Amino acid sequence: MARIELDLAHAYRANPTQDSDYALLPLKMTFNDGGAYALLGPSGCGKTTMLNIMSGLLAPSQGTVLFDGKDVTRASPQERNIAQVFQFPVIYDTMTVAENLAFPLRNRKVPQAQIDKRVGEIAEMLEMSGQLNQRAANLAADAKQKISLGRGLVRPDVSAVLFDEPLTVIDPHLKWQLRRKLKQIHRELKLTLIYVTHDQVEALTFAEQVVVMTRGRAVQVGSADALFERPSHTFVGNFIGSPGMNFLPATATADVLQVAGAQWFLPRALPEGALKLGVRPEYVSLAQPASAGALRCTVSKIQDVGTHVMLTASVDGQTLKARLSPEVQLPAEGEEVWLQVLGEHTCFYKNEEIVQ
Ligand SMILES: Nc1ncnc2c1ncn2[C@@H]1O[C@H](COP(=O)(O)OP(=O)(O)OP(=O)(O)O)[C@@H](O)[C@H]1O
Repeated sequence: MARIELDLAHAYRANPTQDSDYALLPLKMTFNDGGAYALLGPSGCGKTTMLNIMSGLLAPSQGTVLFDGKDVTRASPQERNIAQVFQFPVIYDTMTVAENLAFPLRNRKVPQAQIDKRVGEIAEMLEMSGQLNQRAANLAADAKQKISLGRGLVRPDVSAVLFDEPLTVIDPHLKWQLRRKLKQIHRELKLTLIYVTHDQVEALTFAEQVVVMTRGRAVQVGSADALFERPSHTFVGNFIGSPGMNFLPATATADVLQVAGAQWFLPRALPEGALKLGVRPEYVSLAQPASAGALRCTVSKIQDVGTHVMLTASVDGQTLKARLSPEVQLPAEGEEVWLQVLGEHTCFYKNEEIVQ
């Protein structure tokens, strides 16, 4: 396994001059040995480009890739000793499940007894022990993809295992199981795993550290908790969560904070000028009229979502969402309510970046 350090940028076109010419803007990033990482972001943000640069399928147009301090920028995937799992199954239909799982080990001339042991362990982790002697050709698409996952995980000596949206072909209910399984496998095998996805649930369940990307930029690297509690960029606040964070325009002076027409004493040290107040719907609550840090809003929608109620309100032309317990006395649509937006979980942003 290896510690992977990136200090690079990548443009597919020659002579890039502006930010939009880059698939990856200049970045520095370290993936620690044995960690479970996800690269998360919308389509086109540069996830696959970053993964391919790590695997050696693509050389960055500038900068370096280090594995355990050694420069591997121009080394092939084989030389880097990387295992990869792609969106669609890559297996041999004519072989049995066991032969498919054994293939990467056999290729490296691992002794038969060790192959049998490791294949047995991996099959058990993936709950495929009963299918080891079946021909892969006869299996359903998700079983085939499980074999691909197994082949990616079977070699204990790889620098890292890279997954590119590996659960795309998997049924939703099995997807949920496999996500958990991968997390458990990571704990047991202690391999460095890097997982590309545009699905936040997938990233947040699987990874210890999630790299959130947008437009060729890694905007935050953090745990699920950090991304939820303190998004360092408004993009992360928006992208993580369902629905994402509420943002309201705010202005700070030396001692007053103005938010959506209301004025309060400055709650903490903030830079003067235009800001955005960010608060997650989970931390917006019903408040007493005219409470400090609360806004008078008009309820536009109440949705019962089973475990909670999602209240949508408008204030000063802005939309605000609050996730409320169904136990509270709910207002009706069209009614005026006071919603608390200021509290210990409220964040402030200047030029889209969090204010410390
Ligand atoms: N071979 C290529 N040649 C030119 N441009 C490319 C190439 N591959 C990707 N791009 C561009 O680079 C940017 C990043 O693409 P990339 O595939 O890395 O994003 P992604 O986040 O993995 O998206 P997706 O989830 O859709 O695969 C996009 O603007 C894309 O159009």
